[in-house]
Amino acid sequence: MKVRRLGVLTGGGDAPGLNAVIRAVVKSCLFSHRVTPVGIYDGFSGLVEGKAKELELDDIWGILPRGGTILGTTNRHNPFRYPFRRPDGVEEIVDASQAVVRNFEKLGLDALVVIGGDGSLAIAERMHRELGLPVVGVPKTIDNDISATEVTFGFATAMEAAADALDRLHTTAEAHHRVMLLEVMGRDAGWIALHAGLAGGADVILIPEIPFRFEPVIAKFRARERRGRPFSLVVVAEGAAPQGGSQVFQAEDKVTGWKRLGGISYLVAQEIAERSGYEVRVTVLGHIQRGGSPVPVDRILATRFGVEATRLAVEGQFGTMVALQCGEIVSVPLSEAVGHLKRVPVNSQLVKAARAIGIVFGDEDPEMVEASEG
Ligand SMILES: Nc1ncnc2c1ncn2[C@@H]1O[C@H](COP(=O)(O)OP(=O)(O)O)[C@@H](O)[C@H]1O
Ligand SMILES: O=P(O)(O)OC[C@H]1O[C@](O)(COP(=O)(O)O)[C@@H](O)[C@@H]1O
Ligand SMILES: [Mg+2]
Repeated sequence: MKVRRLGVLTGGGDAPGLNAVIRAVVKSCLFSHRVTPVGIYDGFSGLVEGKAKELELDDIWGILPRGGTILGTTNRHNPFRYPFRRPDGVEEIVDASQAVVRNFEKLGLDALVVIGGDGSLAIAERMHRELGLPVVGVPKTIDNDISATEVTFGFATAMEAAADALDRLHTTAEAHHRVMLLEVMGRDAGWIALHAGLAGGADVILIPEIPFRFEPVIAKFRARERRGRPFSLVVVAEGAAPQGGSQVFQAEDKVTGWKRLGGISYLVAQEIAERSGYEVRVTVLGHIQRGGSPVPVDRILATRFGVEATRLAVEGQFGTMVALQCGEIVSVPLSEAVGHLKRVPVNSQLVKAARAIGIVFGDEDPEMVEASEG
């Protein structure tokens, strides 16, 4: 069947580069395939509620450097578990997947490009498998936690924001002889923390993949102080947790059960201050990591993903996702990409390189750390 109308939606948390994908989908539809692109608003909720618009070149002029997404997004709405407000005002969870099928037909869509993270792509995979919808996925997330692709767009921009924050914290930490904590995003993966920590010269990096203890962390501060550096920089991934302890959540959506991580660095700060007497300050970087203009590598990756996803859709290769492997854009089965999260391998070269230059992850022998700075 020839694809004449191609839907595109953005789901999950936004990531810098989403607009670059949308632009690439629209441009390649119009310039290369003579297909009509249709934008679906606010992620899957646009499909459930039928909120959509045909996209033209006028809609996408100038969006390449813009953060956010012109289509809107949500990280709450799963059509298979959809929050529905009854006339009496009570919210309940319903299966709205048949509404998706009806609107798909109503909008005359022949295929759909879903730009999303692990959550949205899992929904897309289910829509393909259970509802038979012709779907192609594009991986997005600042967290870089999607399997089957070496990197996602948005990650480089987030890393740059976090590294810049560390540079700024460095000077004030040094001036005041303080321990500065920077909490970064990433959910259950420590990619942003590890990369930003390396780029920004952190002394300690706490990631979810390596449960930490306070003793080696404080030993690092003391060792630095002895060498005339009475200040230290700590990057804390929002999903990090102490050995035997648990992750910290900021909020839980009562209806959908969705939980938002955040706040672990305040507990870490309190514990460090009490145990060591150091003056500690906390910065939670938050959505600054997700906002703003994508850096050039994210714009390029996003453009390549958009072009390739459109080609796959036009060729009828559904149930697939575009991915970056060895510098090339390839297609992989969606099911392969959504099976498990891509987390930092604890014995990776990157972790070893960090350890080799004295960065502490919190699982070291404190005596070795104390002795390490000479
Ligand atoms: N494994 C999963 N299977 C199905 N739905 C999921 C899964 N994980 C998350 N979701 C749902 O997908 C939506 C978006 O997920 P989220 O993780 O916030 O965004 P992203 O697409 O960026 O990963 C939310 O409605 C969430 O409830
Ligand atoms: O925007 P919210 O709802 O505060 O969500 C915050 C979460 O979204 C992210 O920024 C991005 O995650 P996703 O790419 O999976 O949507 C996480 O790093 C963070 O935990
Ligand atoms: Mg996700």
